[in-house]
Amino acid sequence: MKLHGTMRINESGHLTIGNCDTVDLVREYSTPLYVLDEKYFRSNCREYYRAFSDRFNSDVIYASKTLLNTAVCRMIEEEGLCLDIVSGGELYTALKAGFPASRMYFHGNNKTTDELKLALEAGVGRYIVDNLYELELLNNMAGKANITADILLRITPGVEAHTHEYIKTGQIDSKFGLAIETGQAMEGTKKALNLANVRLHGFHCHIGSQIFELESFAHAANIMMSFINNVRTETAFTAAELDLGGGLGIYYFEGDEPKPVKELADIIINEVRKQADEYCLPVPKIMVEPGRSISGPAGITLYTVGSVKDIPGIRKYVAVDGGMNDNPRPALYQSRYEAALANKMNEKETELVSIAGKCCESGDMLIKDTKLPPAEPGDVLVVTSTGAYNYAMSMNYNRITRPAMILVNEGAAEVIVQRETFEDLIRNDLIPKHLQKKEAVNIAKAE
Ligand SMILES: Cc1ncc(COP(=O)(O)O)c(C=O)c1O
Ligand SMILES: N[C@@H](CCCC[NH3+])C(=O)O
Repeated sequence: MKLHGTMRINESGHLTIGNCDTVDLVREYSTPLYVLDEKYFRSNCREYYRAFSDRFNSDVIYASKTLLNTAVCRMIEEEGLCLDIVSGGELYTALKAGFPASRMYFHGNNKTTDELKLALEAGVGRYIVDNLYELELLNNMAGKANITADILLRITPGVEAHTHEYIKTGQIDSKFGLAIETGQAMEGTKKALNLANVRLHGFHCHIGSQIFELESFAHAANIMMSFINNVRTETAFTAAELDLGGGLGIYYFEGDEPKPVKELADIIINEVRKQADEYCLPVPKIMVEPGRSISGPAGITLYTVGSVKDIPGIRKYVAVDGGMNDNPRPALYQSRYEAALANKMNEKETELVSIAGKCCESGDMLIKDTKLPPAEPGDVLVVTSTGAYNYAMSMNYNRITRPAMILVNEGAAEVIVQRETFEDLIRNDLIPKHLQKKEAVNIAKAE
């Protein structure tokens, strides 16, 4: 297992992160437990800031869909990044954390009127308008509120990124955006320029996620600059902003080779400048929307090993007290992860095992094959690179409560998301009058 960020092995042979012994963390906060490495999370933010904002006219916009809670919002704001939000819930979370609405970019392919109302009231900085319906809706709502909404149009550039089918988004047959090839991108642009209550600043595209080939981003930039040129020819409008989305791949497993953020910045800016030169266009302000590459490697999940079942000659299952509830990615995308026994980091990995989750689904296998030292009940299993799209995509299937999240740094640990309780599970349940029991329910008796 690769050690990321501040992860080390201490003299007891335990894994540490943020200078905290993971075995102590488990004793104090129980499992499953999400752990976020503050130093690493912030250094990932800084790497983007240095590669983009320090060098060009650009904004780095953290994609909150990967991992958002109020403490994360505070770190993003302190690091000088903007925020990509895609729902009323993300907007609300960010507002509650005091994140400035003017630095939010509101995405989504079907923003509801309630969500747009909240955003208009809050003064969200940019709306990434996804389709013609939304353009009309936003224009009407902004007009009623006496506001001019600042927008980018989401364009589908037709780039096929090499990644999993479900997480690529730049191709024409996509639920997101207006395609250039179908003429809808130009139609949307002309429409936006004629509406009274929206102000078009430029264009956005996002070609997919977990991408290692930087040429894909250059290709997208190339197509977008050509579109910007065509728009100027047809409408005399010159885009001042170009948002190229997120998507940089991270290390999950052997063979994943993430590219440095600076290389991403260089390839993008070189392409944009080259095209601007060729078309005699001003170089637009560049935005990027990294998510996974900021939060992903900075998170780990700790579990406790329960049953260990050996089917001789076939497979050894090591079951943990979490699974697809806290990390649905292996079940959804066949994603691969690395694991280790955090309390036995110096022991030899002599066994090939499968890590099973505790959900009632045969497909709830966190890792199909991984090498571990002999595992016993009570061992602490760590899975790395779980910072992105884990907590964010967690669920209560089987009425399993969501884990807590702690932030670690320099030997200190703070709870930033409390562990869900059984009471949280029934918080929204209501029993209609005709189903109610006459006598009070005594849980101890019912059990
Ligand atoms: C519009 C948009 N921006 C940014 C992101 C973040 O992507 P990633 O986490 O791959 O950096 C996504 C998710 O894929 C997205 O849909
Ligand atoms: N949820 C996906 C990425 C989705 C990208 C959203 N645009 C993942 O876990 O890899």
